[in-house]
Amino acid sequence: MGSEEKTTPKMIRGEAGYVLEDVPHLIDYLPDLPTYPNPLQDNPAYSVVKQYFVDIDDTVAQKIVVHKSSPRGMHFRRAGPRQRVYFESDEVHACIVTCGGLCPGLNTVIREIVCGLYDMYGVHKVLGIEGGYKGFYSSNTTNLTPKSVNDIHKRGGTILGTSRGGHDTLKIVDSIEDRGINQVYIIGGDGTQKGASVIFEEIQKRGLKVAVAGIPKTIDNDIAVIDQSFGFDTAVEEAQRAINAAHVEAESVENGIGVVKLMGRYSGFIAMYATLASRDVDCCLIPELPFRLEGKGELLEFIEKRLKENGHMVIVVAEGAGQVLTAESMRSVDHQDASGNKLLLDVGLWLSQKIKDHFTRNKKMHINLKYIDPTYMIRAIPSNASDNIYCTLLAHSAMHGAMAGYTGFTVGPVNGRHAYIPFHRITGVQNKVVITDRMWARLLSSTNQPSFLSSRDVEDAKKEEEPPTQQLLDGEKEKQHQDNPNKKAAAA
Ligand SMILES: Nc1ncnc2c1ncn2[C@@H]1O[C@H](COP(=O)(O)OP(=O)(O)OP(=O)(O)O)[C@@H](O)[C@H]1O
Ligand SMILES: O=P(O)(O)OC[C@H]1O[C@](O)(CO)[C@@H](O)[C@@H]1O
Ligand SMILES: [Mg+2]
Repeated sequence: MGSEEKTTPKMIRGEAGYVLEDVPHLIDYLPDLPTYPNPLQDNPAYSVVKQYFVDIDDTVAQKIVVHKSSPRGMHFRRAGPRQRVYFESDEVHACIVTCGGLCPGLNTVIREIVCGLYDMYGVHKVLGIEGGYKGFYSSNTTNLTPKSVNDIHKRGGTILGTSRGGHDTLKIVDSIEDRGINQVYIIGGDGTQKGASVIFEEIQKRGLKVAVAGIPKTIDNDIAVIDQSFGFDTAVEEAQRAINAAHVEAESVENGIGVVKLMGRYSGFIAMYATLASRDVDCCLIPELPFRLEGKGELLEFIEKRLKENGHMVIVVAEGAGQVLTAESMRSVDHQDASGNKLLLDVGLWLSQKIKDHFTRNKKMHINLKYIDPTYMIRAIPSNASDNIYCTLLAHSAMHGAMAGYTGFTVGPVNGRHAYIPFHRITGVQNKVVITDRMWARLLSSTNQPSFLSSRDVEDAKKEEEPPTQQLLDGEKEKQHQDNPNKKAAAA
């Protein structure tokens, strides 16, 4: 691994409690770099746009629900094209890499970086690194041109390939240096962004004029600070097909139960949104929700009750739900993948078996259970229309930031406005569904399932929450925010 040194956060304070958490810039360690006029000013498509360039002082507020007396709070630098850039077009040698699991929209982001660099900035050298991080030092590379990427947004997956594990910082930065790469676009989840952060630290340590831009990706929608991750909308939409199938199967037979397992290793956003969108779901189980099988008011009793009332039911379960229960009954060993992520036990199969055992044992009613596991089908598809547009904006924001000399940043919408966010803000915490929040309450009222929470569970969950309207001011309090981030579901 590379340098352990961490760049100190760039905090800029203003009036009335205004704080800007800025991202690094190449001139922080290469102060004499020359600048050039942005070639976009001569681009026929953009030159007519009034105020196309972002004002140097534009920032985006992290919190937009405020009180009269609230301090202005934390802000991020607004993404977008700047009047002056730090690279000449023919000087740029960019590369793109995709890491971690698949997600709808990966190819769109690749396409839009390539086409954007070509069309807007006149950059003609863009290299695709194949097979994730380890591709920097052990795989082939491919030259990317607008022609070679023209149709790729219509395909699922990533044309570059991806992988878990294999992040060797020194070898990666050696490869960047040897190839003369000076803009690195890294698309991936929390693990990938941690990797991007150490690559940036090493590049800075070596004093290289190389901009590192992260584009956050995760199907689970568990990346902090940003409004939503790309591909999530597509995944929720695709999940409807599985839920519909489960519903049709369940309502066509006597005491039919449809169980659908959806992705969500540590957070249940896909399951929660797919459930809310469908309205056919009777029960949604997510990693954040402690539930038990046996006992008064617990899951098996609820299933029995719902079957008696309706004659059928649909259960959506996120893959990370009930892992404690599953591990107990399967006496599991703790396995990890190449990136160090916990490998989960199949909660869908386990739950289906437990339900069948319960009804066989009790001989109260004969049930008909169908288990549907569309896990990979919801992420191995092309992105839908709204994700395609979103991916375009992410790619453009990353490209404008790198051209403007910003580095060590990731991009994403914060309250609807795209911003440059320091890596540590999204790698330090993972977003989770807050089960004492209004969004989960909406789900409970839609499914009419029990909360499965004891008063102790409610107290514990509330303790983890930040007071809803409190605006945090100084560094200490901001740290507290990172430990207890205000969850995105609450925003609605
Ligand atoms: N702490 C870390 N430091 C450096 N590299 C890391 C770190 N964590 C993960 N990586 C690297 O990032 C890459 C992707 O990580 P991982 O497999 O965890 O997926 P991810 O980016 O979190 O995406 P997702 O979990 O959404 O599929 C891997 O190559 C892994 O080696
Ligand atoms: O089988 P793979 O490729 O490791 O990916 C599975 C994991 O990737 C994710 O989609 C994202 O982290 C998880 O929800 C899921 O557990
Ligand atoms: Mg991850």
